[in-house]
Amino acid sequence: MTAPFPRPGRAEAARRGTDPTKLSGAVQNTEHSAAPAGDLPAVAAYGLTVNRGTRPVLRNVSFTIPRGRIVGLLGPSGCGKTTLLRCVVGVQEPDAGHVQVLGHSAGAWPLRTRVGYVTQAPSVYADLTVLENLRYFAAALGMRGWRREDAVVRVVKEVDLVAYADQPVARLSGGQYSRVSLAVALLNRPDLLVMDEPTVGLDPMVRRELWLVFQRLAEQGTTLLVSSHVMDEADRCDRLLLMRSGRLLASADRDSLLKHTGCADVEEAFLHLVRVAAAAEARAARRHDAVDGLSPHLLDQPGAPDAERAFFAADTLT
Ligand SMILES: Nc1ncnc2c1ncn2[C@@H]1O[C@H](COP(=O)(O)OP(=O)(O)OP(=O)(O)O)[C@@H](O)[C@H]1O
Repeated sequence: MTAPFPRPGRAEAARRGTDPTKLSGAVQNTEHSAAPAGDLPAVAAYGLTVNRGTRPVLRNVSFTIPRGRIVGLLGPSGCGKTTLLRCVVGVQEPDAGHVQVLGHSAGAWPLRTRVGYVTQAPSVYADLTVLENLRYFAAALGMRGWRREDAVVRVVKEVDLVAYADQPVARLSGGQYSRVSLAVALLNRPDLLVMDEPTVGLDPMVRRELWLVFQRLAEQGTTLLVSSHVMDEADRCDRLLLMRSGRLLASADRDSLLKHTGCADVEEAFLHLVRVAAAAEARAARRHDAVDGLSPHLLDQPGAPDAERAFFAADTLT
């Protein structure tokens, strides 16, 4: 489930190297600038657009993530969460827009040791023990000797897997398996940890334990960007990015979101924002006499239960 931060080739690194001319906004690349790194957000995305063939998967997405916070990226399956995370770690080149991570362009060489990425698909070796996996990935990251052993011991403790250190990963539970992935991503003590649905398929008890680990990491200063399609995980985040159909519906802390929408919980707020967005889309579509994939008459009354049900038939939240 985990991949150490990918190493771009030299040409790729040079190509991705920060280019101050790429950004005209307030956040500039610090490789050549005097701005202190601490003043910059952990992540700043501007107008991100990604197309798959002719289909837009991310549509003009912009947001910032402050340092040392837990940020939840929430939205239904297929809305573009993984694509967005891949842009942040620099393995997905956007068709338009730009992502700045810890003062560098996403994927820039200096971020190799500063960003941890826990992918959705498992990528630790099931036939190796926890320690063997960690030693392998630490060596792949260039760690040798006592430095490698120190890092391995530290991360095993950080994810509470000391009792299972010599167990083959295949014999671990789902939650323990996820922790091995997380441990790999922590080997470099990343400043930014990007996790793609790390709690998917886990029971509530195990999810709770994992979130305690995330909170501990945030308290130590790590910025966490965590995707989920489980809305109740929003309560554990400092800040939320709500997505639907490749668009960012909101970027706010939970309390502001609830206050702004007048809703009692994040799921309700999400549905409210979708209705508002749908109504705006329908109005725009009526103006252009064409609606992309929606029936405008259903959206005349955005609050009406039938219209809502019809709108959510395509991708509902779990
Ligand atoms: N390699 C690809 N080729 C074509 N389409 C793709 C590819 N990868 C993703 N997509 C499409 O892009 C859209 C967004 O996918 P993405 O994986 O980013 O969504 P997601 O919100 O992470 O979904 P999930 O929660 O199910 O993982 C989906 O409609 C998906 O089918």
